[in-house]
Amino acid sequence: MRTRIKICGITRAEDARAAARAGCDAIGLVFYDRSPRAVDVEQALAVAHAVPPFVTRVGLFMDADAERVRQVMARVPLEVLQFHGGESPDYCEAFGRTYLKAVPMAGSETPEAFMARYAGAQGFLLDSHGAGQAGGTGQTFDWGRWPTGSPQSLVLAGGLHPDNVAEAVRQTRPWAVDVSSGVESSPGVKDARRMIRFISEVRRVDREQTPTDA
Ligand SMILES: O=C(O)c1ccccc1N[C@@H]1O[C@H](COP(=O)(O)O)[C@@H](O)[C@H]1O
Repeated sequence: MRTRIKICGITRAEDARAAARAGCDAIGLVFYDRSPRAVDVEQALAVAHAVPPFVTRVGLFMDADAERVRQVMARVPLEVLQFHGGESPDYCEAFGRTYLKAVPMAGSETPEAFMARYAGAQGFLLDSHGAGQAGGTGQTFDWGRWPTGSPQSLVLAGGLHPDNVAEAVRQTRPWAVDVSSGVESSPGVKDARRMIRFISEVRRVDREQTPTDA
């Protein structure tokens, strides 16, 4: 299977173009003011318009007012929403858009129990934060807690970088991986060479797992 790759926290059009050239499947725009990767609508429009067709644009929100999400959606072309806070299932579903719910892997609830509450989610992003804490910490969680055999589309996040992503994918076999700080030169500024290395490491593992014709 080809592991999908999302590069999150893009703040500059040139980084979006570099991420797409490197071969990512999706880019993430952070609409959370307290993040060092936060973008306003004008920045987000510049990034969103730099992305070529067939690369998905994901808007990340964390406990935002629903009205703020609607205002952003009205102006910025976003194919997918990502909710990273304590948003309820009803809140997430009210926007009528494909969405990912972040699962706090440092929370007290099992990932399986957490996900069971979000029946309308098209996917889940498992990150290393605790319940009520912000993600994007650059920390990994114990990949041994990965819910194997889950029918859901699961996205592995948290502390991934070019030197650990191959092992992470081997251990968890996720639908997708999501990276932010691990491919940066400074918060909010992506490093093209690190993005290329990250993606080629994922593809290397994909090839290991693809059966060849005898
Ligand atoms: O990126 C952020 O600043 C951020 C802020 C608040 C919530 C989530 C955030 N980012 C998400 O967290 C994952 C993991 O980040 P990292 O690779 O460990 O730096 C990232 O992929 C975003 O989806």
